Amino acid sequence: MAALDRSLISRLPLFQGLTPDEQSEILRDARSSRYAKETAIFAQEAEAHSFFVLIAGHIRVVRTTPDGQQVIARYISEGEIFGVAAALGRTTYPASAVAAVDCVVLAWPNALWPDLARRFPVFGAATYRTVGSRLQETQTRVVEMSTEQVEQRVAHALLRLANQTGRKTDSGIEIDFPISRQDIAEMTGTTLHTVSRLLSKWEEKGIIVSGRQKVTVKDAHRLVVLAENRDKG
Ligand SMILES: Nc1ncnc2c1ncn2[C@@H]1O[C@@H]2COP(=O)(O)O[C@H]2[C@H]1O
Repeated sequence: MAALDRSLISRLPLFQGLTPDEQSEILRDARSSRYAKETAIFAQEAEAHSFFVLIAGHIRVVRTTPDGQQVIARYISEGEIFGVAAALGRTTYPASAVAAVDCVVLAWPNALWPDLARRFPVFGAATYRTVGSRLQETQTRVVEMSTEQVEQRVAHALLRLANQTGRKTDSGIEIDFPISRQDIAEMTGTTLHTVSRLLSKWEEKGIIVSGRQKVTVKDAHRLVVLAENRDKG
């Protein structure tokens, strides 16, 4: 692995509970790469050769439907392992991973996964925990998509992003990477027009502040009320 900040890597949740020597052994087989904003780390349907950990930046996981529509499956934050479903048995990537900002990524060949998980059970268990919590999040979103009105879905998406990547500022919780209204529409199965209408309405009510590719949640409590459809005004 190229010279990356080792102290930063050793603090990642994925490496907790491993000795410095064990961490070094796992990292020995990793390749570190930089990806400029909007470049792909892997492409949907490409042969799955590696699994990855995001060291710096944010990544969008995007699936393109046969008729060309794009859906944002989720965002990946610093420290997360990804592309791992492929290591666990798939032969192609189910979606594309695209750098939402400039990123630094570690990659391991998939062929090493069974051996790494066997030799370092703590690392294996941390990976399975991540996959498990993603499965839970996916199921939550399936229920949201099939039962909630669009206003609730957009409110839930903003709360999830604020929770996952939020940065506290004087004006509220700022989603810590560039996110457009189109991105929010692709996450919630609606149109740019509807997202723009909702964000403008919430901005007028003082619930959020939105700028170009930026959203800050000013009043998380009221957004929760909207997400749970308890708003009476
Ligand atoms: N059918 C699918 N449609 C959209 N995204 C998917 C699908 N299956 C898996 N993914 C996502 O694609 C991601 C690829 O990296 P991961 O394996 O970490 O996690 C995977 C899921 O988040």
